[in-house]
Amino acid sequence: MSEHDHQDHKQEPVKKTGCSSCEHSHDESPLPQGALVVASGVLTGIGLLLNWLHVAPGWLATVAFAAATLAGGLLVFPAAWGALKKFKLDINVLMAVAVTGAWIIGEGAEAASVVFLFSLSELLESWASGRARKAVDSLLKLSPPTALVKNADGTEQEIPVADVAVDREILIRSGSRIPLDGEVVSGNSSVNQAPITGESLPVEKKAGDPVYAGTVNAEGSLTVRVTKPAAESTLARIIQLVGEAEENKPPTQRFVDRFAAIYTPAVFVVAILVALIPPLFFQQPWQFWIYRSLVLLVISCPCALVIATPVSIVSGLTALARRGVLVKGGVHLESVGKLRALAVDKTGTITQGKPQVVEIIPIGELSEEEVLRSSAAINTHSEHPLAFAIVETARSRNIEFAPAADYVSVTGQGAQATVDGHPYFIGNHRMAHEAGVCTPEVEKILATIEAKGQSLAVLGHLPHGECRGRILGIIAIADTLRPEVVEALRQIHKAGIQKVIMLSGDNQRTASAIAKQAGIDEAIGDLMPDQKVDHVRKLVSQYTHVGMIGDGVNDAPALAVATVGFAMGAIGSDTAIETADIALMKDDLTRVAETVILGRRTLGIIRFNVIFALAIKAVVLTLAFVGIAGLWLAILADTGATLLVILNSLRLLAAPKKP
Ligand SMILES: Nc1ncnc2c1ncn2[C@@H]1O[C@H](COP(=O)(O)OP(=O)(O)OP(=O)(O)O)[C@@H](O)[C@H]1O
Ligand SMILES: [Zn+2]
Repeated sequence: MSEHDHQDHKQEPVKKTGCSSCEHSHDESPLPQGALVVASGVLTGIGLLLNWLHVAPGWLATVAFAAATLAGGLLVFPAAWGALKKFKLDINVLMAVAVTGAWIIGEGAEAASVVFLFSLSELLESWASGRARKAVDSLLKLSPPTALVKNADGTEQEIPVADVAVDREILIRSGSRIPLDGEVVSGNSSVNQAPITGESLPVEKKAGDPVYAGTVNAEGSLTVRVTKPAAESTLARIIQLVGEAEENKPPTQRFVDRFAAIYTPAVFVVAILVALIPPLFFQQPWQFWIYRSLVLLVISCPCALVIATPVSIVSGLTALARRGVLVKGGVHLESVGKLRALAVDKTGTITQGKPQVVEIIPIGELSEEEVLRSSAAINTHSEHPLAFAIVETARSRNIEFAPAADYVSVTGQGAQATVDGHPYFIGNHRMAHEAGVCTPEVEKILATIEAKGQSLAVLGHLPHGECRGRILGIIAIADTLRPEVVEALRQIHKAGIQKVIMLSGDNQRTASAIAKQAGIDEAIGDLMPDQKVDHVRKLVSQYTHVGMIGDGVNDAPALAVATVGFAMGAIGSDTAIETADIALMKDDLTRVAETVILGRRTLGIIRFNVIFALAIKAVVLTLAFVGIAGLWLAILADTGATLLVILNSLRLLAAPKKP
């Protein structure tokens, strides 16, 4: 799928085309749908029994069938009328015509059966989608309606969450659910975040840690400062996105919609021709051909086909939401099932993103402390993870430094600034070259650091005036692999991803060394941020379906050009949830493998459902056409197919299987 397509899906407005058939408004009728279906079924049964036993006068059975038709018809006729008023021929119109016709030709038993079985299949469908939706609701509508707010005078007061202002302090008792997103002010406790992240182990919380609405506090009590209004909590965002996800239709659904839009009117035309042509032109009996025409109408209901996709998608989305994987649309679930290549970011995705200084190598007469002092002075201005590591180390060694002047960052390379009146740079190998100060001696040291998979920062004097500039020191910085990476990559490969490619701004040798440790097929280093985007584009043109995993913040553009963008650790970052197609609430790469597997299963189930529904329909239509199948058998086949399709889809609700 090209980038273009991808954007299309995102912006495509929700449209309901053609045979919105089986999804008409069930709630319009005053009686509950279930009761009507049961009544219709029982009455049909009574009628059939009376007919069979011959114990009562024949008209009694007819009354039973009429009552059954009425009960089921309360669900069908109003919906049919609604469609007709909008000049639409949907499945309800189809059924209404068929039932009326069946009565006209004196087939009360079959009219009653048709109504009953049709309303039953609709009931099954709304039950199935309701069930899947309820699973999401119960999962997400977790946060309590009120919060215990601390007043200035030390008293506590229970007020609705919607009325709690940001920055108020709330009290979380042990064993209670956290009502709002916030930051722990005091107290220690462990919190079960499974409702949002899907992680089974509780997470320890102390002062300064974030907590999320809907998660469950365990043994300790916490005082929490509210950081977001109730309507903007992470949970609220998830609920909103899951709601929108269902409207983001996958390609198979659009195929089915298009198909149904042509199919239903076509069936009407054929039915009319079948009823009219033989009697008018070939002196055939009217009753016989009208009956066949009705059979055709009834059995053409594409119920199973129409629900083939939505029930599977909802089930798949729900199963993943339970595991802390937020998929923002059926379209992404289907695409993830097609992924063939995966691009990954290095820092924070493959490594933990907490680099540590492991070695300081002075070049020349400076001491380690002096190298660290100047490096920290420049990097105290920087947000780069490597910069943090350097500043942190200087602090921990009690090295005093003043922030450098004239700081300029150089994208993808490092930074320059003035320390003690001299222009300095700190950055990668390329930066040393651009300053014209690299030496073979330095390169030898750099190569050994890189071979170990460590990142590096070169500190140097920039040439200025008389001074020719030179390298003053090298800092080696290591970031450990995430603990689950090797196993996760094994699973990702096993799930059918042919190639995993790491894209990194770090130098090629370091990137390759890390990729090798992690079990990644290929590493591309020395990339500027916009080159990462180009690379993802290239991969898309090569593999068509390409996923990209990143933190969702620094690599938002690369995530956007991938077929499916995954953001890791989205729980703490609204931007990540926003930019990704799939947000992994927990920082856990194995979730990616699970998502791919579930995407594949969903795709497989949808394909099976669609083909199965079409095949059954074709067989029954043929049988009816040659006169073998009557109304009865046809309707039974349709209900059976619908039921099978639903059950098949609901299998996805079970936890994703390990590869
Ligand atoms: N503030 C800095 N201090 C020291 N070195 C830096 C700094 N900024 C960048 N560098 C150097 O430039 C290289 C590339 O940086 P860049 O930010 O493009 O990639 P990265 O984010 O470190 O890696 P990745 O893309 O794999 O996450 C770093 O590996 C480092 O050697
Ligand atoms: Zn060099």
